[in-house]
Amino acid sequence: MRTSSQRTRIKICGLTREADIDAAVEAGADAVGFVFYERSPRHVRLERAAELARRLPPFVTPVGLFVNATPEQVQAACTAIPHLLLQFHGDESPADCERHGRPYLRAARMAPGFDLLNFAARFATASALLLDAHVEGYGGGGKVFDWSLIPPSVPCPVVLSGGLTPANVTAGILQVRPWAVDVSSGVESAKGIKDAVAIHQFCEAVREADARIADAAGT
Ligand SMILES: O=C(O)c1ccccc1N[C@@H]1O[C@H](COP(=O)(O)O)[C@@H](O)[C@H]1O
Repeated sequence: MRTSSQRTRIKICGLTREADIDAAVEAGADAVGFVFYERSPRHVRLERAAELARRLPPFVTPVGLFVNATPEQVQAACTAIPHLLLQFHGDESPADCERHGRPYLRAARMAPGFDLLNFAARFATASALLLDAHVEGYGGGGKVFDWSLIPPSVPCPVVLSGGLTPANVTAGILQVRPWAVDVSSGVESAKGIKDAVAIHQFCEAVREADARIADAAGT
């Protein structure tokens, strides 16, 4: 999935406040996510997300999370936020994900019996598969799934997600060796309100995992 000298990319999702954007950037996040799913407690209006995205420095990617949104809603977000990376977290088909001509992440809801390799073949145009626990309400449930369900050779980059925290992300990276990790609940003081200390601890824990992988490889 990755080489031992690569670093694990970090996405912090569900941001709604300037202070949380700044904390994520300061801690070294590579991407920040805006939840455009109205039923989520982390939902953010498009105008507000566009305002927050304007705070991002170069090389920190804004990501728009959608759950069964209309093509018009996705298109409006692409127009309002330049370079928006799309994350589809609902029941979208490959055609739904591809029609915007933008790079996209496809969430897979991991549960026993789920055929990830078949899913990866269906979504062969995805930039990465984001592996989340199968929870009611499509995601953001803070639930860890059984990482041993991930087959050894997924044919595209993997973003490990689902219930990650500063306390378990090092173990997750050491076991799964993902391209990136994504966290929401695990760095919150309340839903939609991020905790700057927890964001820093999370990023430190990711760097700790990367250092251990590099040490073990003698790089
Ligand atoms: O954050 C939400 O409310 C949400 C709603 C619907 C779909 C996905 C959602 N969040 C994403 O779920 C994963 C795991 O989150 P957590 O760390 O377990 O809370 C992550 O990609 C969130 O961005």
